[in-house]
Amino acid sequence: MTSHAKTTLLSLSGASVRFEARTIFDGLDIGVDAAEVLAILGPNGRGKTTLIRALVGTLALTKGSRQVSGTVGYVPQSNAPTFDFTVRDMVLMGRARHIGTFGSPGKHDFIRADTALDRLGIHALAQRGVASLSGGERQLVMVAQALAGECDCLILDEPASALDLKNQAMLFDVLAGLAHDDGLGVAFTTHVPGHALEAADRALLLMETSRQDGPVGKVISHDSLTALYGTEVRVLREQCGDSALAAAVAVPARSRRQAGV
Ligand SMILES: Nc1ncnc2c1ncn2[C@@H]1O[C@H](COP(=O)(O)OP(=O)(O)OP(=O)(O)O)[C@@H](O)[C@H]1O
Repeated sequence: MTSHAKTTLLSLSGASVRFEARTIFDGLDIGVDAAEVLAILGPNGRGKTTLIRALVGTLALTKGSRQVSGTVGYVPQSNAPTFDFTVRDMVLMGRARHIGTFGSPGKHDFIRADTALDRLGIHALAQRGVASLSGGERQLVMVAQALAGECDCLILDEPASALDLKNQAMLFDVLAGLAHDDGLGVAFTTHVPGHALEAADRALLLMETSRQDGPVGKVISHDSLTALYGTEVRVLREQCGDSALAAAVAVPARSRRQAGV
């Protein structure tokens, strides 16, 4: 692993977002640091997407401030295509900042787009129209587009929600590599605590009336996940070579009844 100085690339200070009378979060301090992966977890409707949108700047804060240093790539949750571009063109659009408004892509832009397609294992899709892709394929294209943009900080909203197990593992390998090898700051939301255990250094849990933010091994536990989701959650661990694999599962009500927990 290359060592990088600890630098905060993107942060919110004392941040609040309110929709009419409803406060989604209040007084939130959060930072995305270079060379680090941050996982954001919380139940449906808790405010993960709202927080992501506030971080990338597509949603104005009701109170507080946003600090950004460097370029930010964003992979939103919804990726319904508005026009049937080819996959390669879609990924090339990630280069817009480098190409400029009236420019056209050069050799280097095509190389970066192809590298991103390769890195996500979707080169075979390059000439396909995005409208014909499956949900998971489209999700990988949107990540490839963000990678092609060569940002300093990458923010992803549920990037693995449509991916099969192999592609989930591949994606989180790529995200960990971007942070630990290339020095990017990476933050993602997920409903799968295993994704945080697999790829993140730090986790932010959006509890009902508070937040927990800290090293992933400390923050993601039986007690915190059970409190977060309001149901019994078990964390299962297995050694695989030098790595510890971990997954979290909610215990179904019938199993709780049988086990008397
Ligand atoms: N523009 C808006 N106007 C009013 N309410 C909104 C708006 N955007 C989001 N909300 C509300 O804010 C709350 C948080 O929504 P958000 O999408 O951030 O949750 P989430 O944690 O990402 O949920 P999920 O896991 O279901 O995707 C929800 O109750 C949602 O209905």
